[in-house]
Amino acid sequence: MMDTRWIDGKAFAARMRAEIAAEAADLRARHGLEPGLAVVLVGDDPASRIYVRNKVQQTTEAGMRSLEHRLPAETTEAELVALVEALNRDRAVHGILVQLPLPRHIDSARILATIAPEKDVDGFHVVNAGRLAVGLDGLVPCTPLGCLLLLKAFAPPLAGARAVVVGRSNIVGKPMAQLLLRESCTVTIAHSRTRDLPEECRRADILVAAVGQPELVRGDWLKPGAIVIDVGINRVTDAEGKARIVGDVAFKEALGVAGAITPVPGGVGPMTIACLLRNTLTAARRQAGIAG
Ligand SMILES: NC(=O)C1=CN([C@@H]2O[C@H](COP(=O)(O)OP(=O)(O)OC[C@H]3O[C@@H](n4cnc5c(N)ncnc54)[C@H](OP(=O)(O)O)[C@@H]3O)[C@@H](O)[C@H]2O)C=CC1
Ligand SMILES: Nc1nc(=O)c2c([nH]1)NC[C@@H]1CN(c3ccc(C(=O)N[C@@H](CCC(=O)O)C(=O)O)cc3)C=[N+]21
Repeated sequence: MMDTRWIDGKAFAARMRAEIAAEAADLRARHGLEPGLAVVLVGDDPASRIYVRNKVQQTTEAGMRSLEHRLPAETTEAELVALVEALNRDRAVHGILVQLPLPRHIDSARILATIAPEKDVDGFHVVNAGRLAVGLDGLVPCTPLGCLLLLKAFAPPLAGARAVVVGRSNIVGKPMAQLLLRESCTVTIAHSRTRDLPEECRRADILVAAVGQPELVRGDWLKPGAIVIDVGINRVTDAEGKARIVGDVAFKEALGVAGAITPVPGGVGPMTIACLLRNTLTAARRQAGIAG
């Protein structure tokens, strides 16, 4: 039986935030620059509210300015475009995050296209996606970046490893595959039309699950010793009727098979916010023309 390591994303993210706070303090002392992150929340989804609360608190703790815009669910697309354009012009705002999903009457592609690419700390703008694809410096999506940092710390060397990414969304799966390719992994992207998903997964030295299906990936889908990154955040109700969060991987089954695995919660989630702060600092430096 393999002794499976837990990849403690919560502790790793806390260390990252401490480094970011020190860099932010230095920027302020030497250049009088305070990075500003604007978060836009449309409507009143309770899960989104929790993320926004965490982001606001951790942004402030890192010594950056947090600006919140909470808009009613009835907000029109034109009003949201106007707000994003005002944030694009605001020199105190270095990063803009519009929480997804947006209400159905708003075209999220249009909103993402409105965000100035240099302020797009989510890395969702087509320009940033394109920059990642062709190997230019841009802003990289926070969740895949967080996964990559964990892999670099817990699974070196990445070059030559077989990586399987389950999920092909623009915000997680596709940019994750791009980052792994950049590290010279041999990358497979699986999705809902993949013919034999368990068999594809069994080939993976590195498995990233970003599906949104509670515990879809079973213990016997894993290659012994594989490094497993579980991106899924799924709310489920257990036998006693209590709500809890589980990932896309059956965690208990993976113990004893995987070489290392991220828990949910306490794995990828905290890394997403730490990378958002990192991207905000990077964006502020670039906008101010300060090398970092
Ligand atoms: N920890 C964090 O910081 C974050 C966590 N998340 C979580 O990660 C998960 C994925 O998010 P996101 O990428 O936005 O989700 P999407 O719903 O946008 O994409 C899900 C992907 O999984 C694929 N898929 C769905 N069902 C299956 C299946 N049965 N077998 C194989 N593939 C399947 C879909 O395939 P197809 O394209 O064919 O439909 C799609 O490509 C969610 O649980 C989300 O909550 C998301 C962002 C941040
Ligand atoms: N524009 C945009 N950018 C996003 O990055 C974005 C988004 N919209 N919409 C929603 C998803 C989801 N997401 C999470 C971020 C942090 C945790 C997180 O911190 N999770 C912790 C705490 C979980 C808990 O509080 O129980 C954990 O997993 O340990 C989770 C999920 C970002 N997303």
